[in-house]
Amino acid sequence: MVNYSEKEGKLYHLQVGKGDVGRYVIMPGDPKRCVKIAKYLENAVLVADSREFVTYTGTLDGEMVSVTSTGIGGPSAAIAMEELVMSGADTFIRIGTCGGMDLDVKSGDLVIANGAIRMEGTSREYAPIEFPAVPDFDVTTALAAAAKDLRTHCHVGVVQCKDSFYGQHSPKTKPVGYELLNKWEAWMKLGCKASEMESAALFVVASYLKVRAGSVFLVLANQEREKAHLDNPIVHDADAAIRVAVEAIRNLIKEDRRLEIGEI
Ligand SMILES: O=P(O)(O)O[C@H]1O[C@H](CO)[C@@H](O)[C@H]1O
Ligand SMILES: O=c1cc[nH]c(=O)[nH]1
Repeated sequence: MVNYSEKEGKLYHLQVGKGDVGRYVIMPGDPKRCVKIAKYLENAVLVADSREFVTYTGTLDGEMVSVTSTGIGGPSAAIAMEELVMSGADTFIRIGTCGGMDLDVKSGDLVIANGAIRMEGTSREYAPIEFPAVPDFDVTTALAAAAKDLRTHCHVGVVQCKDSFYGQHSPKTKPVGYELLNKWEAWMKLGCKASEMESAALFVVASYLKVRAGSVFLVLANQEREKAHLDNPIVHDADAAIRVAVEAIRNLIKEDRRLEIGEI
């Protein structure tokens, strides 16, 4: 494989290599969220800052843990996961923002994905559309347990992934609005919790690479609640979602150690 990187031992897009990242990686979309997450790690240092991919590595309970931003959308998220796996990572938690869909999903709530609708392009270049985008069971269980322990208001369910943010928010203005609206109506009838952009690609790439991935999101607002004239403030504070992801990684570290010594 051609590696376009100009630096020895570093992968082209992320500019990380073996030894730079931990087995466990938290992945926000927004690079500016990295430093907020890194504050929860011990001795976190900036390892690389390349394009939309910012990487910090520190420790949690003595285990190397990294934070890498993926940017917006499936293509860059898939690149991040592929290069992190090449660098030694095998467990991923995406921590993102989303728009609520089900009317019960309110601003400031958390959503944990137990499946993702593949209405995006990246995952189709990895697996036929019949293959489901599902997160790792242990990662999802660890996220749900952490959300409960931290007493957050959290929903577990299917999320919708797409490539066009404005296709979600102003479908009627798009030439293919008829299709976007019909599908959205179907996702609503099927009880879809929220809309975001990266999990379908990450889950399918994780299945292909045989690594573990899960997702937790902060609900910024809910356009369906807005339409129904229900209370719908906009919330930007992702701290609860970050704490859930960090606690879930801690639980996974504990379980993985028990597994290694044959205790479970
Ligand atoms: O807040 P992040 O993690 O970027 O996630 C969501 O926000 C972006 C769109 O505004 C998309 O990346 C979407 O998935
Ligand atoms: O409504 C939203 C909010 C965040 N991210 C999305 O993709 N949609």
